[in-house]
Amino acid sequence: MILDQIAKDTQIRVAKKKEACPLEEIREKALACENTGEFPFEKALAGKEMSFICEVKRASPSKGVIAPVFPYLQIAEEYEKAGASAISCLTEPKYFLGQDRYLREIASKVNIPVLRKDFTVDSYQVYEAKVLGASAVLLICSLLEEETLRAYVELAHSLGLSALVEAHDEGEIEKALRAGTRILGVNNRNLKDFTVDVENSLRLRQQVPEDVIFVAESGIRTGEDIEKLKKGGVQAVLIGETLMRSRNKGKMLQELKEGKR
Ligand SMILES: O=P(O)(O)OC[C@@H](O)[C@@H](O)c1c[nH]c2ccccc12
Repeated sequence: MILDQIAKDTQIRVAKKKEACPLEEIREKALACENTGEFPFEKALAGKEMSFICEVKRASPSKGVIAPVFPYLQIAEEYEKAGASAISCLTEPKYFLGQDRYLREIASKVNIPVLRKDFTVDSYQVYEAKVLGASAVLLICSLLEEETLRAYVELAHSLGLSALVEAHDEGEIEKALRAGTRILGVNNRNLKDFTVDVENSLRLRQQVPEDVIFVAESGIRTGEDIEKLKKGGVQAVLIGETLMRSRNKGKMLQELKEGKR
């Protein structure tokens, strides 16, 4: 299964990073970073009718190269200008062609919070996200034992980072809630076979209490999708491909917001 393979490769990537900068060192760096205790990512998503998390993504295992030309900083600024609540930046290098420096540069350029989109399998990556300037980390339920998930959620919170915990079915939602997540994402894409079904997040919405921010992820293409999700009580959407394939990303985001697409 692709997810297992990505997780294995990620472990190797992290092991290499530890050789260059050991865990103790990255931890110290992370603790030295500013921590206002304000959770800007969570704040940016809360209290709106619908929040938009816009993704900077060059490629994916299911779609191959999505953006052959990839002016990531410009894209991030365009998202910000068009009213994105937050940015999601892929840092996984092998399957998504992401880079840590994309995140570092974007986070220092824009004034909206940035989510580090990676396959977290080691606490090292949570510290690293902080050092790179992220405001949030992605934690994928199916990659982590419940105790580990809880520990990473707590670690993230202790550093002033939010955790977007990604679940795909009822069991994973229960696990995420038990782990103390404040932001729960339901991925409409099944990472086991890449099928996409927007109804997945609508179906699972009822299982999540009101005080947990609910994010619908993947496969969102039209204003109609967004209307449907809004009506279903979804507070935020995470959109990648639809924006990345669009020539005028700002305009596309505007139109999605206005339901014109
Ligand atoms: O490009 P899309 O279909 O709009 O999807 C964006 C985002 O949800 C997707 O990239 C994603 C959701 N969960 C992930 C986990 C890892 C990597 C990527 C993802």
